[in-house]
Amino acid sequence: MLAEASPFDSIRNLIALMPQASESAAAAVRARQAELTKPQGSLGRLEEIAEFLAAWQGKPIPSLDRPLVAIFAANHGVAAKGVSAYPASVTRAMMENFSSGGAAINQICGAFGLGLKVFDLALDIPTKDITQEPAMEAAAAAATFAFGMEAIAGEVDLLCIGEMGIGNTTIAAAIYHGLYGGVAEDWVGRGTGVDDGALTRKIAAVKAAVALHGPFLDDPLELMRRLGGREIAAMAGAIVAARMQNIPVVLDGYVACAAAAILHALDPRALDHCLAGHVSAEGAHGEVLRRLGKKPLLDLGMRLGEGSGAALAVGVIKAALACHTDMATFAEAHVAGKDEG
Ligand SMILES: O=C(O)c1ccc[n+]([C@@H]2O[C@H](COP(=O)([O-])O)[C@@H](O)[C@H]2O)c1
Ligand SMILES: Cc1cc2nc[nH]c2cc1C
Repeated sequence: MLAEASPFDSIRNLIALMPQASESAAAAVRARQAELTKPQGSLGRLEEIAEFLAAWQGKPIPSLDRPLVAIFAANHGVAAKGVSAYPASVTRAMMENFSSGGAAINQICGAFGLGLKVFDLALDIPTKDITQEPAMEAAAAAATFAFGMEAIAGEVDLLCIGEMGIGNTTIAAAIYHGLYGGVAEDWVGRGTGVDDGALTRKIAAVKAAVALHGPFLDDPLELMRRLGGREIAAMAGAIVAARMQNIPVVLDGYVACAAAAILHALDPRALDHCLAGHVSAEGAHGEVLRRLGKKPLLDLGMRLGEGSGAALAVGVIKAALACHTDMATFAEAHVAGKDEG
């Protein structure tokens, strides 16, 4: 008998088809690094970044002409449980702030020459309260994943994954608790800066959600539709779409990594084209990155979201590429190489 078709089948098929890194492009970068006017290996992680870009763009001289920050915004039924320091209306108001250039992410994009696109995922219709029922129907979760895949159509050569959504650190904590176990307290932090009362409600909400959905959380995509918000599903789609189109990805903080963690649970190789832009000050993010096998580029005590930590890391990534492409070689600069007397 044929197994019943699921709305998630096409996602699973795509993940099975993910392309791998170009070993020849990476080797070309390593060969050039050895010729550049610096002691071998002295640019540390900058050298790794240049190699990473080449490997995942599939070209020996990578480009950073069209880096993009994509912000996916959504509202959450669980916000009505009093788990954030801010009202849910802030999600839409911040979308307007992004559009008029007044948010932190606008300034960081301006400083580093990044494009910015924001996506409103039905803000007027919050997902269902995960402490009571699944956040989304499976078909809606699959459609939102597909929307996230579409979002990066164009000539993008580096994608920063960001989000905005009041209540979504509760969503992310539930996802981590569902994926990684432990106790709710291991994964819950103060998000936008909740007081002790809201922190207690947040822990209770994460416990209740994972207890309610627990029997169904073995499948990461089922977990995504039960616990996740729309921004989580769309970010997961965008990460996969980038992989299919040879676009390296920079992950933002605690919330963006919840989408990444779902993909990683489906297939640990699914994040090989992703860098961690930073480690968020939201306490559990460091442990999440450890589980994802990612070492963050920056640690600046930030816990903003909206793609800000990823966008800042692009400054470092741009510098890494500039060194790789524009430094003189020992021969060009007439500098004696190692052991050349
Ligand atoms: O991603 C992070 O590291 C992060 C840490 C704390 C807060 N946030 C942002 O704050 C919002 C969610 O916080 P909260 O308290 O409403 O759950 C949402 O818009 C996130 O972008 C994001
Ligand atoms: C003002 C504000 C800006 C944000 N940006 C990302 N999350 C946010 C949450 C709040 C509350």
